[in-house]
Amino acid sequence: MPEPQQPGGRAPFGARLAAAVGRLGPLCVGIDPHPALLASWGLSDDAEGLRRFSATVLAAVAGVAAALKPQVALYERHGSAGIAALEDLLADAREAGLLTIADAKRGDIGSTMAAYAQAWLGEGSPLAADAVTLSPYLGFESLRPALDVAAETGRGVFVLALTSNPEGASVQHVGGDASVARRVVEAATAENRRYSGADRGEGSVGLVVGATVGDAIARLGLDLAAMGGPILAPGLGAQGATAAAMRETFAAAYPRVLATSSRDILRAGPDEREVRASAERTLEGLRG
Ligand SMILES: O=c1ccn([C@@H]2O[C@H](COP(=O)(O)O)[C@@H](O)[C@H]2O)c(=O)[nH]1
Repeated sequence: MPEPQQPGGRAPFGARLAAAVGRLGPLCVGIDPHPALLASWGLSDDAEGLRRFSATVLAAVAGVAAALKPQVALYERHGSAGIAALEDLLADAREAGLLTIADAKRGDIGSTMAAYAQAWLGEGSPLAADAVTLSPYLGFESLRPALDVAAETGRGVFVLALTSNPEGASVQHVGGDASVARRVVEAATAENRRYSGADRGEGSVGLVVGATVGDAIARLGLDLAAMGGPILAPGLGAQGATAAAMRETFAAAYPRVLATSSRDILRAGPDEREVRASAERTLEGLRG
């Protein structure tokens, strides 16, 4: 059955991501223009450096990565010129047919959340990506405006559930059988069930679960395989997770995982062919 089309003529994000992963494999390349990386690429730590860095990564990984994940903070640190560089990257990626996930980790009371939703997911917004990362710290339901705008526009969200940093455990693991992480997973599962495609794992409400979380998924009783949407897994490479360990960590949910790696791939630059080769090696490992 053909997927319903949303405004902008696009199919739902979950279906588009599943198709890209089916075609290319489960790799998302993070674009994190850290000052040290810009310097090692011989680029200036300014908006022009960001533009050249972003354009090189986009050209290098097109046809290898299923998605790109620009880290919004590293564009924001350059003010309005940095945001303009991000807008241009998002437009260029769209043109090149690459899915984008804006790693903005937004979350606020509902009335303010509506503005974030318009900015990152709204039709015609210059900052609209295919999906955005969200923080549920103000309560999962506070994210409702973003969930609704994403459903209306065929875009998606990735909600932080178990983050890759060690400090995350002090909040996310708390609560025993009803841990914070488990509540987030259950809320995302319920949300995906409201829309089509969840039985195939093609829901548009994804979760962020770090590749570094080890046995926490099993220990906290998280049923990620039945979640109905994609799992964005940062932590591969620079934060120590390996592709082999990820298979063990995610077990039955591994087919839902979109692994994301930034510094480990980006440090191969500035040569576009080297960045591409590094992304290809990472993808090969994920395919096993
Ligand atoms: O739990 C999380 C959520 C997001 N991130 C982001 O992913 C990249 C990771 O970069 P690497 O260079 O591959 O370590 C970065 O933008 C983080 O902000 C995360 O690491 N963990």
